[in-house]
Amino acid sequence: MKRFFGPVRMAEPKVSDAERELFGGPLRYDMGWSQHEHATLDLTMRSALRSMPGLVGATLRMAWNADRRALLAVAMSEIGQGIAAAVGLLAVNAVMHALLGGTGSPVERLHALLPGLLAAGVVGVVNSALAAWSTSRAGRLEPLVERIATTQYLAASASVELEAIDDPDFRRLIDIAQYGPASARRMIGACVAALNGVISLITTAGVLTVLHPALLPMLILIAAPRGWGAMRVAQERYVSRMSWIEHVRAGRLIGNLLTERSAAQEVRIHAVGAFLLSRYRRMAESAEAEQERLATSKALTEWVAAALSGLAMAATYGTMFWLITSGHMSLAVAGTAVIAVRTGSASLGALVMNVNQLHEESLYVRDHGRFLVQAAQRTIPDGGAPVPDRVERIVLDHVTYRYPDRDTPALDQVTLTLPMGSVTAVVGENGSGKSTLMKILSGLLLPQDGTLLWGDADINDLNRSQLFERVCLLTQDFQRWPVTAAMNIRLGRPARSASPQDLRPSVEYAGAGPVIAKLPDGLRSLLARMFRGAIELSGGEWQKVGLARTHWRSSTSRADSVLIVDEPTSALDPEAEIEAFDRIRRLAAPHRAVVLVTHRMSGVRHADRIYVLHHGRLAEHGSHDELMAAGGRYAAMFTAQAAQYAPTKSIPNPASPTVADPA
Ligand SMILES: Nc1ncnc2c1ncn2[C@@H]1O[C@H](COP(=O)(O)OP(=O)(O)OP(=O)(O)O)[C@@H](O)[C@H]1O
Repeated sequence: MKRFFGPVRMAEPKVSDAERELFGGPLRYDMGWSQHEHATLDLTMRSALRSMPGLVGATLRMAWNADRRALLAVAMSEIGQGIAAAVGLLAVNAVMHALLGGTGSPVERLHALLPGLLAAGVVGVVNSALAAWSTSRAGRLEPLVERIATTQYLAASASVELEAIDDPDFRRLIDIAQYGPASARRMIGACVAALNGVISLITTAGVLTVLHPALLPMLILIAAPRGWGAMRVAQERYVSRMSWIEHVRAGRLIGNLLTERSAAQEVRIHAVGAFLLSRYRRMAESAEAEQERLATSKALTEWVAAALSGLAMAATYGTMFWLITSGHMSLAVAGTAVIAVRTGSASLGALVMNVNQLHEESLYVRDHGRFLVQAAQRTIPDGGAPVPDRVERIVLDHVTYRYPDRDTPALDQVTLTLPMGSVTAVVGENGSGKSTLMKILSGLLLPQDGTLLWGDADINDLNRSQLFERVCLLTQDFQRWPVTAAMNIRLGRPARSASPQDLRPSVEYAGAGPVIAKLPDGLRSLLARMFRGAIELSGGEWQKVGLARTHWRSSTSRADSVLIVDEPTSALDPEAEIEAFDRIRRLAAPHRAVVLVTHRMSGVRHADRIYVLHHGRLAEHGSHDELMAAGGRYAAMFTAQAAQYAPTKSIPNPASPTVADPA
């Protein structure tokens, strides 16, 4: 009994060996999430009808704002169909009376039938015309609502703080909320169908009550079990989907790895392809087992619901038989009642299914709404004081930052000053906090402790979008946009229109002239391997395009700004690297501070000031000569790298192989 009537339980997925092997365990939401969801599900089970109007209302409001004429047309045609259904039943009743209760010769009785039949025919035609009108208007509303919900979703995702994107819980919510827009679209269809169901039910119920008051409760008894069954199946499906969402994502991840270009070489040479494919198969098998469990559960639930509904139907016909034999109901009324009960239970069944679909879709729309609320709380704030045009310096004062899921801070009490017109280098071993420092400097992350000052203004008081206007960023993994070469450069400041001629200085500056000259259509060539006729550039060629983009961005701003370059030369050949460092240094202008992060020590020696990070703390700072004289970390790093280029007398042979051959 509990199996059918207890709360919907989170499916305990069987974890495949493949999942353990690849991801170290099952990939699904933690129990904290599932218990919270159980609580909500129990609640919604009891009060599905109570919680739904709010969500249905929100979707309808969206539809109203999108196209109120279409929404009104749908509502009117559905109400019209409901009225037509009632008139149709009354016409049937008239036909029944003429057929079974009438007097006179058969020809006279047939004549008496005609008006009823004619009315039923006209009603049928009107009904189908109204249905067609409703379908066409709903067809306009549905994609509109989906587009609005999708736009809300995308806009919210693109405007949240970087910290939210790094937060695994929020990422999960972004993932779940993606189902919301399609559900909102389906909700419109379900709302229309439910409205139709409600109206035709009210009219049928009215007719039935007129025929005999006992028939109405019987009708409800017939439909109730089906409603319960459909609701339960929907909730099981929802819980299953939520508990398996990360598993599905992991499966998709493996699938993508097998088809992506970036992994293609190792997939083949290391035979990772066959390995991952076998793991994919095993993971898919465990997901299929879940589908099978769901199908079995659905079949059982629907079977129980159908049995209960059948019992109620038998009781109804039994009652009608008793009413006829005891003389409480005429045969003609009984004939109409049979038709009314059948139409009524069919429309009640359909209504229950539609309400249930509304309920199921509303679960996803609710996630979408939950995401929008949380995203709004984490959106980069709009207001703030304008950033002064002239600031002289940017100062980081005892800044600390710890990532949400980390115990130790990535930056710990870091203090540094970037004067306008200077070049500052930041060095340090892997994981020492250099990239985090750049994210703080660019305003992408806010200090959790300490302050970032632009002149005398604290970043927390400044308008962030204005601040972003003042930042030029070139990172090692800068975006390679799948658009034309010209657009790839122009996207450094997309709001500014630019002809190929306008972009030429940036191309020349970055030394990207020969790269562009090689392209079949010059700057108009499409740089995206996945499209026909497009070109793919090498890593170093891309870095030159990236540098041109940075130049375009910095050359289109006159106010004081900061240029942040994080490992900009990793893919460049030695000559290009020397030139690139030289070009970056030349970007330091009276109104621009340049910050350079790199492991190439040769690139930093000419910087005005060098800061050395170690485990998130500032270990030392000074000019190249000062730091070399101090003989600390910087001197050790520099000497170690320089020693690699020093001539060696001989290269020692290894005494024994470093990797043992298998016996
Ligand atoms: N998004 C993130 N979420 C959690 N921890 C992070 C994140 N990004 C970086 N970290 C952690 O913060 C620390 C500093 O990382 P950061 O990327 O700033 O180092 P880095 O000096 O730039 O390293 P590298 O030279 O390897 O690029 C590391 O321990 C890293 O694991």
